[in-house]
Order: sequence, then structure tokens, then C-alpha cells
Amino acid sequence: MPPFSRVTVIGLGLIGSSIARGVRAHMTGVGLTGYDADPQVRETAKAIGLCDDVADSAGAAVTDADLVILCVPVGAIGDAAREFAEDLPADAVVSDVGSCKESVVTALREALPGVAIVPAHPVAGTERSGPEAGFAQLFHNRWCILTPPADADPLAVERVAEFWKRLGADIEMMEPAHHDRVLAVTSHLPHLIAYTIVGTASDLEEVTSSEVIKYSAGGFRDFTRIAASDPTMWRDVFLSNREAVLDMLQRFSEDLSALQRAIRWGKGEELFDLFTRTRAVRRSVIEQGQDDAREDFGRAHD
Ligand SMILES: NC(=O)C1=CN([C@@H]2O[C@H](COP(=O)(O)OP(=O)(O)OC[C@H]3O[C@@H](n4cnc5c(N)ncnc54)[C@H](O)[C@@H]3O)[C@@H](O)[C@H]2O)C=CC1
Ligand SMILES: O=C(O)C(=O)Cc1ccc(O)cc1
Repeated sequence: MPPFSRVTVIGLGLIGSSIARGVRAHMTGVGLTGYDADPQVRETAKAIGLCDDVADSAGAAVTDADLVILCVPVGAIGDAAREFAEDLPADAVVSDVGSCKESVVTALREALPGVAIVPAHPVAGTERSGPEAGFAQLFHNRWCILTPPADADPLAVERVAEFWKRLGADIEMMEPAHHDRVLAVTSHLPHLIAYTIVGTASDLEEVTSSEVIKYSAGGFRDFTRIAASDPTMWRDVFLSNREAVLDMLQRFSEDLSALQRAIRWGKGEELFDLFTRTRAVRRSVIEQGQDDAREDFGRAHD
């Protein structure tokens, strides 16, 4: 039996619509209601039959839910939760999918006092946005990190874990602050670097934009994919995970300066040693063997 029988998804973009599709594909019989603040998104969701019902308000969307998942940008989570707080059934569990967790846990606890909250972060996504960008396999063989508060109801945590397992994910538990430091270096900093390098290339006056497109060899092309990620979502991530990102950025800047010095003074051995070490990291990532549905989907849609 699925762990929840009436699921409400608030925010029907890439992640919300992927969850909705995943529920349809993997949890037969589970009732699915959706809501999005953008009327255009609601219309699209209705047109493509994403949910059994698309409500016209957040309150109406949650009235009979036993699981509510917030799939909105992290900066909007508190307001989105307040919108339905009064209409939430007493026994409902509330979760989210935000890319950083400390600020989200605080916002949810403030907005929903006394509610069973089990924050989650599926570490799976693409650079695309909106209800048509989602797909049911997005979470297959990808991590979903749960960051429940110390006083969380163990049964609620177990049910949310089971929900994500049924969507195909592997579960990991973390403290919110640890999650934010790990993701700052593995996800947030890489996005910041991609935004910077693509911005720098397009600002270079002696390189025309047509040359940037024409000579986008492998590496730069990969950066342009990441730098195409949603501006609202990523603005919120950097503002919400400010301390950890600034800390990692400081480390990164120091390492970059060391590389700069090695290049300036012709220290080939230093460069070679670093590149050898990083090549081994790539091998470990591949050997870890998580199928990358995002890459498969991305290639099919490029
Ligand atoms: N895009 C990605 O690859 C991943 C994103 N996440 C997290 O998932 C969340 C959603 O991201 P995406 O689905 O990519 O974004 P998206 O831009 O595709 O969808 C977000 C949706 O939320 C709606 N929304 C905004 N404020 C709202 C509010 N107050 N009430 C109701 N709806 C509201 C927007 O209209 C939009 O349709 C973010 O918190 C993000 O950090 C997590 C893992 C991967
Ligand atoms: O598209 C990519 O390369 C991603 O890294 C997707 C992604 C974005 C944000 C997350 O919190 C998790 C995954």
C-alpha cells in the first residue's frame, strides 16, 4: 500500500510535475491535487492532465490531503505554506523539495507550527522549468536527502522516505546545516561558476556572441546548459544558503589563485598532479553507478 493516499503538489514546475507524473506512474490509486500561483501554469497543468484536480487556491488544494509537497523556489516556501496553513487537515504531513534546507526548515516551522514537517531534497533535476519539463523517471536511482527536525514523528519520516523510494529514489538522512555545506560545494558552487563563465564569455568584447555559439566545444557547452537554469530558483538558493556558499567560494578562490600562480610560474607538475587527482574523482562518480535519467532525457531533448 502506498504511504499516502491523497497527495497535493504546490508548485507545478519541473520538480512538482515530475512528482505528479511519478505518482501516476508508480502509485496507482493515489489521489493527486495540484496548485500553482501562476494561472498560466494551472491552465497548462489542466490541459496536460497532470493531476486529478488542479485547484484555484492553495487552501482548496490541501483540504483533504494527507501529504502536501511544496515545490516552489526556496524563497517562496514560507509564504506558500502560510497560504494553506488554515486549511491543512490536522493529520497531514508537509514536505518540500528545496535545494537548501536550513532556511526552509526555519520558514516551514514558523509558517506551520505544530504540523508534521519532513523536509526533503531530491538531488535530481535539469536546467528546464515548468509543468511540461517534468518526467516520471527523473528521480530513478538518484538520492533524495531527508532533513527531519530532531523532534520529527518517526512514522511521518518513514512514510515520506517510502514515498520517495516508490518514485525510484535512494534515501539519505542529514542534518540541515550539513546538507547545506555538502550541496554548496557539489551543486551551488558549480552553478555559480557556470553563471560566471558564461557571463564572462558573453561580455568579452573581442569575442562576438556568434563566435561563442559557433565554437562552444564540449566544456563550454556543458556550462551553458547549467547557466540556463531558472534565474528565480538560483537567486533564491544563493540568498538562502549564503554562509555555506560564501565559505566554499572563499576556498575555491584560494585554490584558483594557486592554479593561477602555477600557470604563471610554469609549474607543470602542480597542474599535472591536480588534473590526475580530479580525473580519479570523475571515475569514482561514474563507478558509483547511479543512472543519470537527466542526461538521457537532456540528450533526447537537446
Ligand atoms: N530544478 C532543479 O533541477 C531542482 C530544483 N529543486 C528545488 O525544487 C523547487 C522547485 O524548482 P523547479 O520545479 O525547478 O522550479 P520551476 O520554476 O519549474 O517551478 C516552480 C513553480 O512554483 C510556482 N510558484 C512560485 N511561488 C509559488 C507560490 N507561492 N505558491 C504556489 N506556486 C508558486 C511557480 O509559478 C512555478 O510554476 C525549488 O525549491 C528548487 O530549489 C530541487 C531539485 C532539483
Ligand atoms: O541540472 C543539473 O545539472 C542539476 O544539477 C540539477 C539540480 C539542480 C538543483 C538541485 O538542488 C539538484 C539538482
